[in-house]
Amino acid sequence: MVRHGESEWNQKNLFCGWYDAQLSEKGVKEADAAGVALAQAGYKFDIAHTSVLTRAQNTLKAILKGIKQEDLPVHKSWRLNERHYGGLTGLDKAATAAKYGEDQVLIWRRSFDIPPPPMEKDHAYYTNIVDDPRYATEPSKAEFPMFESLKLTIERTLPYWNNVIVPQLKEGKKILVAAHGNSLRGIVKHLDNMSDEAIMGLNLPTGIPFVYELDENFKPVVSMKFLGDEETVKKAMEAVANQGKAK
Ligand SMILES: O=C(O)[C@H](O)COP(=O)(O)O
Repeated sequence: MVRHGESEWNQKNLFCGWYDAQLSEKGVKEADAAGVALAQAGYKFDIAHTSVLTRAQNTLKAILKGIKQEDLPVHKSWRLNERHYGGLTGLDKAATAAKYGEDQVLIWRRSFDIPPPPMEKDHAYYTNIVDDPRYATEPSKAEFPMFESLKLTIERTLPYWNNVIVPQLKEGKKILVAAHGNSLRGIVKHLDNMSDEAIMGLNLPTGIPFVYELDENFKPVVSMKFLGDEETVKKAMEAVANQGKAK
């Protein structure tokens, strides 16, 4: 699995969610480096999965180029999208912490089931997201989120894991998933059976692949093994956590 490389909105420290931000220059380099890391470690895959957002798809493309598997079948689903950041979409994370307090921003970013405020119809990015043709067929109007907690994100991501990815794993396929900080936190919570409290402390870095090896019951025998040196990974995780601090 891999979280997309840094996006232009990560770089500007804006809540992004379902806004279709592009990879930043640094993000493109991170995606290329992820491909190199996977190639050097000798990984080959049978099927890849990604979201319908460009930053994850372009990260995947760079990786497939790096591992010389550009023809790999790729499945794209909104179910792997970033969590929908509701009314926070487009706001500066540090400015939001200065306005509402770092504790409140931590609750919005990392609590398990307290969602951000909803995206109202007059929100600057409402039309941009709701009327985006990529959502013409799904999700349905009833399913279309206006905000998501991690719990709600898991409720739409896990059916994809269970109904699409697990059957492929059962056939012995090797799977690559290029997605987002919070859709991947949902999958990790499920695989590692992490408590609602424990998952609050997990901040996934951009563009550093991590490996799971699962037994026949889909329980991890190898868990979240990052293809990067420990210190770099730790620093990258801290940097993500610190995005919610007031400057
Ligand atoms: O959607 C976003 O803003 C980020 O990609 C993930 O944000 P978070 O680390 O603040 O949850």
